[in-house]
Amino acid sequence: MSNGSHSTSQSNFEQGWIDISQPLSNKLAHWPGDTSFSYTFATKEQTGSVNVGRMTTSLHSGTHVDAPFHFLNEGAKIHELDLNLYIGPCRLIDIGDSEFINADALSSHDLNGVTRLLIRTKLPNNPNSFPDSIPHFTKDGAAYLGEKGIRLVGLDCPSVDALDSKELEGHHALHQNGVHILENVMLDQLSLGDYLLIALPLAIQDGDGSPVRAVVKPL
Ligand SMILES: Nc1ccccc1C(=O)C[C@H](N)C(=O)O
Ligand SMILES: [Zn+2]
Ligand SMILES: [Zn+2]
Repeated sequence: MSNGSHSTSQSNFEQGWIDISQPLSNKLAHWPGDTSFSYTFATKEQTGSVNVGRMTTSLHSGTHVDAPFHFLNEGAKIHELDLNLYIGPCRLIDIGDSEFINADALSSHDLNGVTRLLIRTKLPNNPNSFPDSIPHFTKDGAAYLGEKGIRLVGLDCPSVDALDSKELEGHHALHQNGVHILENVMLDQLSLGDYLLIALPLAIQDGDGSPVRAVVKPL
């Protein structure tokens, strides 16, 4: 197959998509105590025909979505979630050095008509090192997003709660307000404003979460 008629020809190719996913490498940081991401493969010499990979991973490795089942036994599982949540227009805002993602930190931003929101916090993109502490959602921050009609929130942190939280108040409050959760997106290089977002979970039957390939394209 000649390249001219295939992948290197850009003429009929949609351009401008930007990857905001953490690379799934064996160096990827993982939640303390959880299963790290590991990819290995059997070689052509071993199989007699092909290189063939395998991976082991927590479903919360790298850039991923949480299903409500992650924090609620009766919550929806990955295969039950509406894919329309994860494809469509979104807005990127930056909440500066705020420790909390609360109504106060959110209220200075125009969220009218926004259904998907990406929030850049002070946490730097560093996919290979797990942070010591992270900004996290308050109940009133979750309620504020619900009131604005936000259905998906994505942020550059491994959780929407404090790292030592057992109650997971932020997860529950977002869920109660109809807001779905996307974690560990890489936002440092992006300009603020409006994008198209695609961050589809894999079709994992009964999954409590799923890694996603998250991409944005400026609108
Ligand atoms: N993997 C874990 C193992 C143990 C305890 C929490 C987690 C989490 O993943 C929590 C985080 N809020 C998450 O949704 O990704
Ligand atoms: Zn998660
Ligand atoms: Zn989570």
